[in-house]
Formats: sequence, structure tokens, C-alpha cells
Amino acid sequence: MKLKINASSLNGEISVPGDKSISHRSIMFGSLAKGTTTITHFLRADDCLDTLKIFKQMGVPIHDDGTTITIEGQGLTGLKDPQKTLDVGNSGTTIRLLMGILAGQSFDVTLTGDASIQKRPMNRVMLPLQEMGVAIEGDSETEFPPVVIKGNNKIQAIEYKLPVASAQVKSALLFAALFAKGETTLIEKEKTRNHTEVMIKQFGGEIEVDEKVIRLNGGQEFTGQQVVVPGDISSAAFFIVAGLIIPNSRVVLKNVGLSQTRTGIIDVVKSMGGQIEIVDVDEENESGTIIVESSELVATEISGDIIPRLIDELPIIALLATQAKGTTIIKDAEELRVKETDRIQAVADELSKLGAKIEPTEDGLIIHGGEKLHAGNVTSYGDHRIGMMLQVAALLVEEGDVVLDKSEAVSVSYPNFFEDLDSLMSEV
Ligand SMILES: O=C(O)C1=C[C@@H](OP(=O)(O)O)[C@@H](O)[C@H](O)C1
Ligand SMILES: C=C(OP(=O)(O)O)C(=O)O
Repeated sequence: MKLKINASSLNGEISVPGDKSISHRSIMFGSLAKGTTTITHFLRADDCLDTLKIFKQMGVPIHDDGTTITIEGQGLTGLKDPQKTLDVGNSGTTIRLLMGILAGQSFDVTLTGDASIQKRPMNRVMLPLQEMGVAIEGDSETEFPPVVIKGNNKIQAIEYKLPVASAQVKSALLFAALFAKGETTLIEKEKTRNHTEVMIKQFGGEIEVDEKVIRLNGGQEFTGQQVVVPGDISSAAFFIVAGLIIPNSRVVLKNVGLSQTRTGIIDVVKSMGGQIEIVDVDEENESGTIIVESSELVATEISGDIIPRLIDELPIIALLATQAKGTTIIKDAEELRVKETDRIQAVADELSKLGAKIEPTEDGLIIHGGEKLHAGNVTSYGDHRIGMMLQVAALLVEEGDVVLDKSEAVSVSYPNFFEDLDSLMSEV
């Protein structure tokens, strides 16, 4: 696909689509609860639609009228044998959280996904699950999908220190812990997104969170709820950066989720001198409006405990850094190497093709700001966030063609991304 180039300004207002992490979890909690759950502003993108399809395949009545999704919850152990392999598509969140949920059911099941999923590490979930007594293994004694999970496990509570900072691992273990007798204690390596903990409480469960220590008792029951999904800050991130780096711009992003565990990008933009303002904050729903304007930016260092608070935004933050004065260093982000693609290598390779000065390191990137970007042929590697980042980069290219291979990947999290960008380019 030929990307849009040479934007003279971006102006206008966008309501970004629903949060991907919360949308996945709303289907999961709704299915495991007793009673009816309704979900509005659900993210109808490939990843979350795959989660929805899978719960339907396990016998959960889920109805979508185009506005509201209604789920008739089956209770914690009420899922039915799908009698087939479950396909998670491209979604790491789906496969990992499902492992915890399926550990407590009475049937055997196989989980698989696309070529990217079949290369993503699963031992981070499978090893602690095995410690809890779950029969689960990867393909041909590897840790890669297809993953086979046996039913009727006798699950034991554990105390477990997570070796990786991962909300997916934490969430999978919390789901499994619901089926155990007694109290499970998880100790996080770094604080990661807390949507699972928040939703356990929202659905009437009990969970104790003390900084990085989380305690959960097995044998709880959930009750159906009304879930209103806020906009996804990880999707807003592309327009936050576009508004900052394109001249004469002012972009308003309405109803964006602002969980403290997700707002690292706002802190980084501020530390780089970007003009960013948060207004109309709704404390109860942890959401608000983000306004950005074109800015002079300076380099920064991004490392340590902020990394999980902006992990999915790092590709677009790397582009932001190419437009800042000085050298930006990103460290402690080795997790980027095991996402939909190796995002450290992909960002460095593809932005270099457009003229950026950027070097990959083992756990991050070194970005020398101030280089002008030029035309070129690039690829998303089938990774939605790499694809969207490259479209924002192309907006800076003054002449020639920027051609993106595998542009269809954006539908994994943001099917209307190109249309929303169009709307900002046409408004004056
Ligand atoms: O729990 C979640 O919803 C997610 C957690 C993160 O993954 P990790 O837990 O692997 O870091 C993130 O990258 C992913 O997009 C969504
Ligand atoms: C890493 C991501 O998702 P997942 O792990 O669910 O595939 C992402 O959306 O950037």
C-alpha cells in the first residue's frame, strides 16, 4: 500500500476505538460470571473478535447487536468442550489468558494461532501453571503453540515471583488461581497493567494488591456487570505522536483510558518537552481527553519501571525520538523482541530505510534525532503497531513514495486507522 506523505498539518478530534486489553477481559469475565454482562465500546478488531469467537465456540451465548455485546455468563467452570482446536489468530493476550482459564475446565483442548503466535514464548505461563498442577505442554516438547491443556486438573495455590514483567502472565495465573484451594500470592517484577485485578473487583471478586504483591483466594464467584470500555491509549499513541511531530497541528483524542499503569507515554512526551494536556478526566472510569500540539522536542532516556507502562507504545515513541534534538536511549525493553515480531529489530530496520539514524541494542534502541526522513519501501512484518508507526513516519516524508508491505496488519487492533488519519488531514 502507498502511504500518505507530506502532511502539512493535522487538525481535529478523534474517538479512538476501545481498549484492546479491557475488551479481551470483558469477554472472559462476562463468560465466567453468573448472569448477564453487557459491553459497550468493545474493540471490534481481529484480536478481540478472535477472543469473542473462541468463547462462543465453548458454548457461551454472546450476542452483538452492533452497539452492545451481551453475554450470558456460564460461571467459572461452565465452559463447554469446543470439540476442535481453538485458533487465537495473532493474539498473545488471548492465548496466554486462556491457558489460565482452561486450566480449570473439565475438557482437554488445543490452542493454536498464526505464524507469529507459533513463535511466541509460552513457558512463562506454562511453567508456573505446571507448578500449580496443570497438565499443559507446547508442540513437540517445545514451548511454542499449538499448546495442549488437559482438563480436570487439581490446581494448587502457589506463591510465585514472576521472572518477567508481564500482565499476560500475571493474568493467566490469576485466572488459574481462581480454581485453586487457598490463597495464591504473585510478586511482580515490575508493576504491569492492572486491568485483570480491577475487573476481578468490578465483577464482585476479592483481590488484595499491595504494590507488586497480589493475593487472591480460589473458589470465588463473579456476577455479570455492565462494562464500558474506554478508548485505547495504545491506539491514541499514534495520533499523540503524529500531532507532536507534524507542524501546525492540534489533535484532540476523546475518551482515552488513563489507567496509571498505561500512561507512560504521557510522562515521556512531557519529559521531551511536548505540548500535551489532559482534560475532562472521568476519575471513576479512568478516562479523559488528550490534546496535543506540534512541539519542539528534546531527547530523553526511557528505562526501568516505566517500560511496562508504555511497552506497546515504544515503536511509535522511537519515531517521536527521531524528531527530537539529541540522542534518545531506550533500555530494559527486551520484551519487545518477543511481541508480534521482534520490534527492536523491526523499528531499527524500517526507520533506517527511511533515513532515520537508529541502532538496535539487546534491550532497546539508540536514536539520534534530527534526521530528515525520505521515501522508501518498508514492511510491517505483519505487526499492526509497526505498520501504524510507519504510516505516521511517512507523513514526514516530503516527496516520493513510501510503500508499506503487509499494511492489512493494522486490523489486529485498529481497523479504521487510515480513515481516522484521513479525517485529521482533511480538517483545517
Ligand atoms: O495483558 C495484556 O492485555 C497485554 C500485556 C502486554 O503483554 P505482556 O504481558 O506480554 O507484556 C502487552 O504488550 C499486550 O499488548 C497486552
Ligand atoms: C503485544 C501486543 O498484543 P498481544 O501480545 O496480545 O499479541 C500488542 O497489541 O502490541
